[in-house]
Amino acid sequence: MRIRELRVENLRNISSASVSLGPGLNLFLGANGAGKTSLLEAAFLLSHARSFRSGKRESLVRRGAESLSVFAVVESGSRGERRVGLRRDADKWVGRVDGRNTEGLVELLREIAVVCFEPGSHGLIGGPGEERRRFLDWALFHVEQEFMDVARRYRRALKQRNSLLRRGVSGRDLDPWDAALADAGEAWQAQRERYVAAWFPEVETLCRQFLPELGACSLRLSSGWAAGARLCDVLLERRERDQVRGHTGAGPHRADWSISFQEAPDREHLSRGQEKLCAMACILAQARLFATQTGEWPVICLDDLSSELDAVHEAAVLSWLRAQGAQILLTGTDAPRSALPDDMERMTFHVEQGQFSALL
Ligand SMILES: Nc1ncnc2c1ncn2[C@@H]1O[C@H](COP(=O)(O)OP(=O)(O)OP(=O)(O)O)[C@@H](O)[C@H]1O
Repeated sequence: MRIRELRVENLRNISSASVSLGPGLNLFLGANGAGKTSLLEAAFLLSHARSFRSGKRESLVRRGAESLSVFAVVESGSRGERRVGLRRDADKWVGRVDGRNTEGLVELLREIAVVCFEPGSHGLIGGPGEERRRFLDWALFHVEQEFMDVARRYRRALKQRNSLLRRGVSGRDLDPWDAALADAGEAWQAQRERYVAAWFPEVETLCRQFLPELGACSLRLSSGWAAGARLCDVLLERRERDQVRGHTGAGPHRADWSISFQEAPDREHLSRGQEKLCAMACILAQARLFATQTGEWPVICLDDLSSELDAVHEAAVLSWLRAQGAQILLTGTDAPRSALPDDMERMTFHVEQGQFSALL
């Protein structure tokens, strides 16, 4: 999959920009604050309906503007050419596919896949569990047909159960919601288990390349409730505790995963740079598995790679990427320190004050 054209209006310091992208490496170079990350944010927004940067969504809209919009022409081997867009007006996101508004954003999000490594990506390893759950679920959304149905059923049952708990309802009145929650919750966990069983071997391969000094790595996926127990039994057993707290304390909304290494058994044993490389391995492994499972590489965004990794690791990442067929959007204040392989098709753009000009 590749983005042929990306148009952005009123996103951060970009008032209006249109960029024709190449199929291989697209290099965006410019000073601090020029608007490089904002362009990656625009691409990511089409695929996730949120930014990878934390903060209020309103801060994405250029100061003084009413709304923002992002539009892309996306080419994919299986679906041909699609014109996709996302617009934020007041409090509402509106998606567009091939010239018409979509009902909700699901239809849009299915059309484009973008993964991103950026300065906050180490949070995938060392940050809160929510980021790690979202990471898995983004992939499930694309590869598991039942994912949306299962997740919707689960969230509806969770909302109902929590509201009953807060109103002091107990006993048999909770039964139907416990049953619905357990049913969807077990299904969700089974999807996550299937996914990590395919994804983790890819992570291992990349960790061997990027972090050989740490030895073998292993993955722990926790479901969000006691290992080996049935979720329905756990919900029943926790009712009183949940009532006191006013919310449900077990289930896939509490799931998490972690990666540990022979030479770094705890997360705290990793340096910040090693955390970043581990996050890079997780993200690139996800991209590669996506390509295997769907037949299309997602677009890969790498923000400020040279400041995130040392020259040796930067070269290792770029050389791995060269061997794949993905479109890459790479930003930096300067060109990568490692010489880019001659056979890597590339385009370079100069970025200044939210304007993008292709360098010939
Ligand atoms: N809502 C907004 N309205 C207008 N300008 C904004 C808004 N939010 C952020 N900016 C500005 O947008 C500019 C672009 O930021 P961006 O993070 O894209 O820069 P960058 O080129 O990636 O820089 P760096 O190399 O420092 O990471 C910054 O100058 C920032 O102050």
